[in-house]
Amino acid sequence: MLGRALAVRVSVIPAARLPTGPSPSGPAMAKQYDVLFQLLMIGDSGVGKTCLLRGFTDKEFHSSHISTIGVDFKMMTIEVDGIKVRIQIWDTQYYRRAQGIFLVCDISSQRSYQHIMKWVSDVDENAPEGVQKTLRGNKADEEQKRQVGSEQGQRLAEEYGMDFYEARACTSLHIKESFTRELEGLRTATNDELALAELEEDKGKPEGPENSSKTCWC
Ligand SMILES: Nc1nc2c(ncn2[C@@H]2O[C@H](COP(=O)(O)OP(=O)(O)OP(=O)(O)O)[C@@H](O)[C@H]2O)c(=O)[nH]1
Repeated sequence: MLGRALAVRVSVIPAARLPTGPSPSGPAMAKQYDVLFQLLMIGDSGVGKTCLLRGFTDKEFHSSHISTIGVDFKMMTIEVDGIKVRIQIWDTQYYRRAQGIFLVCDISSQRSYQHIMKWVSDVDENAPEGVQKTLRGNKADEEQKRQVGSEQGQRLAEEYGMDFYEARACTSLHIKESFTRELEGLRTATNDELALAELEEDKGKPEGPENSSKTCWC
């Protein structure tokens, strides 16, 4: 089964302007953002997208499978390189606004690797032209079950103009390093788009999460 896409909106907020309590709702929230990232994490069901995000944000590996199909929105604020980063996970409706896309496969599943090509064509069809893509081979700890060689991943990534990393969601340090590097790359590569996104954010989106009561991270 093909999986879903996690759209990750990352807003970098200066510490001094961060709200101290739970996120306020309403239009005032928009003014607290300096820059805005909208990232998308896509790949087959079960490749570990949720765990990758949680490992990054919670520093904790969740070993139970929690299918997030149907969950509209999740949010977490973390610190990356001294910067407070707000991560909002959206569903596919924000595909077209993505500034960076993580395509995730499971190195113990040849099938999930083959589906990357399908995901790439979805990206080409729906995402903004020239969006930065990264291929991530997850579950790198499952060496004994490996079905996708590192060179294979590298080759595919090169073919589609992507960077390639192997990762394992169960090692939060590794994930944090990897995400930090990628976020930094995206921040540099999309500077102009970030400014644009900030403007868009300022215009306000009534259906956005700041106006939603669903602000849990579960
Ligand atoms: N060994 C190992 N297992 C992992 C890793 N990452 C995730 N898993 C396991 O893989 C299963 C699926 O992980 P999820 O993060 O829920 O996968 P997902 O891609 O978000 O799946 P959907 O919500 O169905 O799209 C869970 O049982 C996780 O514990 C990893 O790096 N190594």
